[in-house]
Amino acid sequence: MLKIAVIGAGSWGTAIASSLGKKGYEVSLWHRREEIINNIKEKRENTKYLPGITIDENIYPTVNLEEALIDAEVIVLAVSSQAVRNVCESLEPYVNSDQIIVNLAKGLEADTYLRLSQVINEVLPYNEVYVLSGPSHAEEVAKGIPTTVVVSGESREKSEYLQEVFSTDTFRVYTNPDIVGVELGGALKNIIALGAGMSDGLGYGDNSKAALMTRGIVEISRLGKVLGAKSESFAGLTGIGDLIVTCTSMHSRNRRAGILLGEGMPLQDVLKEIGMVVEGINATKIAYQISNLYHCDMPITTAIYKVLYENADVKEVVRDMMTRKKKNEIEEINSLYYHGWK
Ligand SMILES: NC(=O)C1=CN([C@@H]2O[C@H](COP(=O)(O)OP(=O)(O)OC[C@H]3O[C@@H](n4cnc5c(N)ncnc54)[C@H](O)[C@@H]3O)[C@@H](O)[C@H]2O)C=CC1
Ligand SMILES: O=C(CO)COP(=O)(O)O
Repeated sequence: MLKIAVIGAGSWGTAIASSLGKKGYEVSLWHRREEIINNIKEKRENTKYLPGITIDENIYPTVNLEEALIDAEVIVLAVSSQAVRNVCESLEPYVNSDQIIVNLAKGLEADTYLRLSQVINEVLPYNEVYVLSGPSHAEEVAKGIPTTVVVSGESREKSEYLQEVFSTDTFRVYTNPDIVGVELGGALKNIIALGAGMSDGLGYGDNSKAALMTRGIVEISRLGKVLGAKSESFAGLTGIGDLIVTCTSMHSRNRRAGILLGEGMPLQDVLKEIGMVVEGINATKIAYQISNLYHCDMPITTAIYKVLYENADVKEVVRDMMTRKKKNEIEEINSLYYHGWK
């Protein structure tokens, strides 16, 4: 039986381990904290990160990395984005080059601006690295609610192998060769979800949220084009698909954080209240810095950056966005699909 190691027993790691466990695979589930592992062992439930979901007996919780990784064909990384480098460094002594790494985290690395697959490649250069991303809240996947995602990486054959490995009758996996677009879609939608939450927290309406989502995907695609993504990916599951779910779902930590911020709660209190990773906070700063570096216009990201990092008043940044230089929508969208000389 195929063995899979899931590294990180937060909500997403636990949900994906549960989905893989239900297929009958032998799954090891690693977490750095003993109390979480002991809790899972005793209760067969991850009460902190994914309450209410039974963890099957073929899922083996452990704090021992070596034990988790031994004989695993696939290593699933399910930690927060800024921990990916550190965690890969901890894996390095125990990993062999035949093991395929699949990253689930959505983000970009601060300071280096690398995509997470690039970070993993730097630390574990002999392993093939793939990404699984898309509109997939852990709480729903764990309950078997129909969900669609994308796997992406260099080889078509391995992508199709992973498609088989992760697919279930409620978890449909597509492939997409554009890893740049897949990773950027997942990382950047969290910024817009924070904005959608702020909009809700301020009491704005559905018009505002539709505007944020539609104009959000345009600026995500604009940065994506600059960074070498295929524009078409942003029309797919890891682009507009993930943007829709994150901007509208009450499962989204980014949206919930945005709501609290929009209601006036200070950022530190918001993070404490959510108690899980809110990737959009770092992503906003990183995307803002990259957009400045490449002179890429990202008005929503810039507005959210000002609110989060410069204490700007949300209503004022919204007014500034609404009164910017007037534009032609179709010219802008066409420019995203024009692949001329670089
Ligand atoms: N929760 C969800 O529905 C989904 C989450 N994701 C992405 O998956 C990633 C993880 O998210 P969640 O599991 O929801 O977050 P979480 O907050 O529930 O769990 C994060 C996990 O990362 C671990 N971690 C953080 N720093 C670490 C370090 N230095 N060393 C070792 N472990 C460390 C934590 O202990 C925890 O197990 C994020 O990038 C998120 O955007 C992607 C799709 C769905
Ligand atoms: O990426 C996700 C769903 O696809 C999870 O979003 P949040 O991190 O906002 O909960």
